[in-house]
Amino acid sequence: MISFVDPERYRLMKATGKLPSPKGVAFAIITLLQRDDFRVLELVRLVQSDPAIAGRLLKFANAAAFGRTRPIVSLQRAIVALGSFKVRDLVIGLSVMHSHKTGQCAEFDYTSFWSHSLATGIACQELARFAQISSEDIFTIGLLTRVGELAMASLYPDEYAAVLIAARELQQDLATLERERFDMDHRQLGASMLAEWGLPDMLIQAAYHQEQPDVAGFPDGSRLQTLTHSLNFACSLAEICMADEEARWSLLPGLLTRAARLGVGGDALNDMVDRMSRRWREWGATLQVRTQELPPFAEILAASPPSLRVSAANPEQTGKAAGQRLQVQVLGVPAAELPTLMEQIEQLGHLPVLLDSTPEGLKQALRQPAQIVIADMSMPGLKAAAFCRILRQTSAGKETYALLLASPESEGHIVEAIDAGADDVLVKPLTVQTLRVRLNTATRMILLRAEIQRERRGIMRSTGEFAVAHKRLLQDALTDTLTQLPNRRHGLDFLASEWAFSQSNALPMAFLLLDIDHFKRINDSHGHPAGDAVLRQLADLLKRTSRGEDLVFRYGGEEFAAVLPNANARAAAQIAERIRAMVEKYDFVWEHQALPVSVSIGVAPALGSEKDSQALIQAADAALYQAKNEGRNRVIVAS
Ligand SMILES: Nc1nc2c(ncn2[C@@H]2O[C@H](COP(=O)(O)OP(=O)(O)OP(=O)(O)O)[C@@H](O)[C@H]2O)c(=O)[nH]1
Repeated sequence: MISFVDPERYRLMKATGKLPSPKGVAFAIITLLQRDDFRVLELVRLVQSDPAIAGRLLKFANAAAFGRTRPIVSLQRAIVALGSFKVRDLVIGLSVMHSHKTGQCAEFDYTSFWSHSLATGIACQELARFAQISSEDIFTIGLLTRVGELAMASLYPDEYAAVLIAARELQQDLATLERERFDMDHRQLGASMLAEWGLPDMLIQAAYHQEQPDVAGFPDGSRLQTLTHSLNFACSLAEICMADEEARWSLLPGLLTRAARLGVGGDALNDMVDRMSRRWREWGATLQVRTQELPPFAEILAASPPSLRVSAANPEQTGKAAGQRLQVQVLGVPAAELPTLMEQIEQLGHLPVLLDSTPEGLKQALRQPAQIVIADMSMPGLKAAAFCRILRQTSAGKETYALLLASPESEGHIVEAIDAGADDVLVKPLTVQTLRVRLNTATRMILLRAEIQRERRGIMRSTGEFAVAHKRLLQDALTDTLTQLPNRRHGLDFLASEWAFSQSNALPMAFLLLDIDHFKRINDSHGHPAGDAVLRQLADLLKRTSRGEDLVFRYGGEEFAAVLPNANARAAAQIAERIRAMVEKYDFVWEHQALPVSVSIGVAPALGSEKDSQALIQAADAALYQAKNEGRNRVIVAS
C-alpha cells in the first residue's frame, strides 16, 4: 500500500549525506537493536553516554508512568519500563529534531516545522488510548510524520524552496508539485526513511496515509484506520496550536469533524486540547522548541465569531443564506451517523460542535446553546420534547434554532416536539441537500431574529434618547435661564393648581410678590452684569431658605414670587417678613464690593372669596404697590 522511494535512488540520496538521519547515540542504538542478541545493559550504557537524551528519556518514562505511586529515577528502570524498541524510536525522534533545527532551504520554516511536529507528537499521545497504542510509539510517529518534507528541504534546498512558493501561491497540493518536480513526494521519502530506521510498519503506514486517511482503504474500525485518523486529528490540532486567533477559527470546523470521527467531543475534547497545549509548552521548554500559549479550548469555541464571513474558496458554501457561518451543536446523534453529519455541517460552511451524549452534554446544550442545536430524538437521557421545552425556558435558549432528527419510527413524536418548541424536524436518513435547505432556513430565521433584536434595541435607544431630550426641553421651557428658578409660566401654572386644590379642600394658601427696591440704581451704578449677579444671588437665597412645599419663581425682571401652600395670612406674613429681613442682612457682592439690597413684598392670602388664582396675583400686586408707596423694604398683607 505504501509507495516507497526506489531503493537504488534512496541509496544514492543517502550517499550524499544530506538526508536527515539519527546521529551519534541514536545511530548506535539503531545498529545495536538490529542485532538479535543485544543486551539491555548495552542499551543503558549507550543512552547514558548522552546525558541530554538520558534526561529526556527519564522524563518520558515518568510521563508514561503517570499514575504510578513512585517516579522512576534510574535510567535502567526507565528503559525497562519503556521497552528497548520504544527507547530506540524516541531517541531517533529526538535526535533528528536536535540535529535538524536549521537548514539550507530558504522557504522552509524549520522553527515552525519542529513546533508543529512536537505539537503533533504530544497530541498523538493524548490519542494513544483511542489508537490502542503506546503513548511513546505514537509520540515518535507524530513527531516524525512530516519528516519527508524536512528531507526534501535538506536534499534540494533551492528547488524545494521554489516548490514551496508555488504550493503557497497557487494553493496547490504540495505532494503533487513534489512529484512533478522530483518524481517522488514527501510521504514516500518519509516512509522510506522511517523504514530504514526500523520503525514498526503500522506506524509508517499511518504516517504515510495520515494526510488523506479516507483514501487509505483501511478496513472500517481497524486499528490502523483509527491510528491514521488519530494522526490526522493530531496534525489538525497542531495547526490550531500554531495558528493565530483568526486563522484558528477557520481551522475549527475541520478539527471538530475529525474529533467527532474519533468520538471525542464536549468537555472531553476541551480537556484533551487544554492538557495537550499545556504539555506542548512544557516539552517545548525542555526541547527548546518554540510554542505559544493557547486559550482554554472552551473559550476558543465560545469566542469563534458566529458570523465569520465564509471563504469564497469553498464552492460548497456559495449560495448559503447571507454567507453566515453559525455554530451548530450536535447532540445525541448515534455514533455511526455522526461523522457524516459533522462533515455535512462543515461542508455547508457551519461550525459543528459535538456535545457528549451524557447528562453533562445535555446540561451544556441547555446552559450555553449555540445558534443552532441539532438533537436526535433518540438521544439518551432526555426526551426531545422535554429538551425543547427546557431550552425555551432559558433566556439564551429562546433564540436558538432547535432542529430535531427523527428516525422513521419516532415520527409519531414529531408533533409533540414541535409543540414543545422545536423549530423543525428532519426525518432520517438525511441527504446533504435536505440539510442544506433546512440549515439555510435556520440561518435566515436566525438572521431575522437578530435583525428584529437590533431594531428593537434601536427603538429602545431612540425612545430613551427621546425621553431624555424631551425632559431636557421641558425643563428648559419651564426654567428661567438667568436664575435657574422656575419661570413665570411654570410658577403661574403651579399657582393655579395649588389655588384650585386649596379651594376644593378648604385649605389655606398664600401668594407673595417680591420686588427689589431701586433695582434700576444697581444697574445704573454698577452695570447690568452687577444687576444680574444680584438677581442670581437673591434667587439662590430664596431657593435655599424656602420650605420644601413652597415654589419660588422668577415673576419677571427684578420681581420674584412664591406660592405658599398651607400658609394662612399670619404664616404668610411671617414668611414674607423673614425673607425681607434676611435679604436686608444678606451680603450681596459684586466684584468684591458689597451691594446693599432690600425688597418690598406684597402678600395675598387666599380668602376663599376670589374667583380665580389671577385674583390672588392682583391682590399681591396691589399690596406690593402699597409697600413701595409706604417707603419700600417692607411687607404688606392684602386684606
Ligand atoms: N440687570 C438686570 N436688570 C433687569 C433685569 N430685568 C429687569 N431689569 C431692570 O430692573 C429695573 C427695574 O426698574 P424699575 O421698574 O424702575 O424699578 P426699581 O428701580 O426697582 O424701583 P422700585 O421697584 O420702584 O423700587 C429696570 O432698570 C430694568 O432694566 C434683568 O434681568 N437683569
